Amino acid sequence: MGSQTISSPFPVIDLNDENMKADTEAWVAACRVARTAMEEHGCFVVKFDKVTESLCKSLVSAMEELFGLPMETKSQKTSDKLFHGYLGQVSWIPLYESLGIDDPLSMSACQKFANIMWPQQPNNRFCETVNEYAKLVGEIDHIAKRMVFESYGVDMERCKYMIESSEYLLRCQEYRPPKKDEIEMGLQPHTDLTIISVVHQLNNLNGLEIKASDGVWRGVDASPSSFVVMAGDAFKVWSNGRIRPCEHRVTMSHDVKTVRYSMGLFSFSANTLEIPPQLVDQEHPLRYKKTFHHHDYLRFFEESKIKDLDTRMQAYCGI
Ligand SMILES: O=C(O)CCC(=O)C(=O)O
Ligand SMILES: [Fe+2]
Repeated sequence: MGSQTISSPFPVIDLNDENMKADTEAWVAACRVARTAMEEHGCFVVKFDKVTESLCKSLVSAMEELFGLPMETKSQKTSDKLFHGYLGQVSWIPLYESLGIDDPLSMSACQKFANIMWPQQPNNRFCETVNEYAKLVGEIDHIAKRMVFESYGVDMERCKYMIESSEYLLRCQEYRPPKKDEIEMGLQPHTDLTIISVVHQLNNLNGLEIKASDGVWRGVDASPSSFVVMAGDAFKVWSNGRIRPCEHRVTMSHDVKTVRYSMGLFSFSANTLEIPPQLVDQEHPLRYKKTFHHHDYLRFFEESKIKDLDTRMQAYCGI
């Protein structure tokens, strides 16, 4: 990736702040920051110390063990849902490899995944580490949704319903450093197909870049306690077009000599998405039909191959 990136922080919300409790001034202010950041950039950063450095270390070891498995084993993780299985050895993104763990907030689902990777004997340590991590990152997902709902004045019953009917996927990603004659692109520019994605640059290596509202690509600094909350395509539909899905990419600089790991907790809606009535008014007439089925949208994405986001949304469910 030749283009220059300028490092500049996106809004940061400190979830460790003692005052960050529902209905406090700090909470209301943070909800506003979360919503406006989603509308402007499609993302914000949260600080969240509950994921400790020691848990990160255990997870890095778990990822080394996972990606160190033979390709034949990793490719056993298949899925009929787009991007939920093994992805690797792709000619146009040679540095990238990923594996998706379905329903990682449930221990038995983590075990199901581990049994595919280690069929000979249960890998309890892997399951415990991944499950503990996913449950904590799930808290970030829930808080982020609550903040956005609250700032729009959408009732919490709807938020509860969205959270309860969300399906989660933990995507584990490994990027190897580029060879001298290889391009630095780790992952091409894209928006996620999710409601929201919570992305963590796990082993402290930068690489994630986000196109800010001014059109400039900006890096996001990695730290064990920093998570990037990104809006996906479905959040744009839910918000009746107000939220801007986050356009991002990964660049692996030639200066980097080690493998980079990142984790993404992706949420999808198991039910048809409903645009809340509070988000439809004269200024914002209804933009999408009540026909957004998430898995159907993934299939549509795969089959239609429409790259441009607005064209895709319009073709899928636009009015
Ligand atoms: O590796 C990263 O930081 C981001 C990964 C990503 O964008 C994705 O999995 O959709
Ligand atoms: Fe992404």
